[in-house]
Amino acid sequence: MRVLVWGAGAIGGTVGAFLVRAGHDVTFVDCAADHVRRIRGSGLHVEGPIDTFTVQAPAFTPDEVTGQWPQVLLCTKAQDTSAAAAQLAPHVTPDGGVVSVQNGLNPLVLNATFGEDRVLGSFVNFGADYLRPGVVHYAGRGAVVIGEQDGRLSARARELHALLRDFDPDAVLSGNVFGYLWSKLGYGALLFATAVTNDSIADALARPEDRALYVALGREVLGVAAAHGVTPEAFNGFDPAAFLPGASDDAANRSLDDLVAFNRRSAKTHSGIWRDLAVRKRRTEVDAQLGWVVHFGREHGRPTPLTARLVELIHDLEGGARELGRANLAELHAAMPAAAPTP
Ligand SMILES: NC(=O)C1=CN([C@@H]2O[C@H](COP(=O)(O)OP(=O)(O)OC[C@H]3O[C@@H](n4cnc5c(N)ncnc54)[C@H](OP(=O)(O)O)[C@@H]3O)[C@@H](O)[C@H]2O)C=CC1
Ligand SMILES: CC(C)(CO)C(=O)C(=O)O
Repeated sequence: MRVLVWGAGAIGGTVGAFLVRAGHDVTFVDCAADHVRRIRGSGLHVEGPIDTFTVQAPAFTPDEVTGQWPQVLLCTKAQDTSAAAAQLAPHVTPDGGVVSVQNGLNPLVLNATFGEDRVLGSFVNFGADYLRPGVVHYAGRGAVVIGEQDGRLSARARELHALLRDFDPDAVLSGNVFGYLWSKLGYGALLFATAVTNDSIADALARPEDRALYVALGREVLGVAAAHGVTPEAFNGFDPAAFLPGASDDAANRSLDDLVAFNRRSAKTHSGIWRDLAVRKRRTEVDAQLGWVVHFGREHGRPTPLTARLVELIHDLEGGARELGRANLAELHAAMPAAAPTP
């Protein structure tokens, strides 16, 4: 298949390299000029516990690329979605499809440029990192899902599902891709909370003294999802039913234990959020992920005090007004609603 991968970092670089190796005609676009130069020169190298290989493929910066593609995988960070959509629009054939391979509800953003019929959603939970120009780290397998926004199992969705199976043979074609994306917002809220400290994801989620906080946060997000009429989907240890209204603390703790086990199996110890704050020293996706939760919470009359406080803490960390550490979690504890469960 002829595919344009827009955003060739951790996710786009990893998926795209597997697709090249499987024989697909892949072109990469990325705004990091040094990365593009390296891919064009010595190739794109994937390393890590799952596979190590290098592929050769055309690569361009957004201002260099010419031509049109029938299928695009959009793999930028969520906050770059609108800008990328504007740059990308001339390079999609008039009936071409754009797949958001991102965290957050980005299909809703892409619809403004391409229209709902041409935008598909993909949910990924595998772990990867951009290491340096030309090199990505594929650290751990995780869920890979694709689907049309309206749930139709269209011919195009089936073709793209077949494509993604050349990356991960267990990729799923779903009639409920928003159910996965909302569940990832729930798990994502937990990841943002782990990222205010320097603990690994697994160590942070395992701490008994913080369990009530994670449960309250998960419940806040899944409560909004339910009010929004979404049926959230389970993946890789995240059991959304365990965070829905009426679920027991035991069920939520079991899901957290499963998430700890899932993350201990991955060579990606820390989230992309932590990496943005601690290593890459740049803005995170907090507004483009948790911003949706606060927005829809407001729309449905469901308060989201913990999520809103977490957004503030992440903004402080981004701006240098506070440093990573467990003291930040104490502030989140202080924002817990009185009725939240106790550890
Ligand atoms: N990494 C992971 O393990 C996981 C990530 N995700 C999600 O996948 C998405 C992609 O994340 P990830 O791959 O980690 O991010 P990366 O930062 O590694 O890769 C994104 C790449 O896109 C580039 N870029 C930014 N803006 C544009 C643009 N307008 N046009 C072209 N390229 C652009 C970035 O360049 P620059 O850095 O210079 O801005 C970067 O090279 C996110 O939504 C993330 O939450 C989901 C599951 C796991
Ligand atoms: C940690 C991970 C890979 C989910 O397992 C993730 O989604 C992220 O880094 O943002």
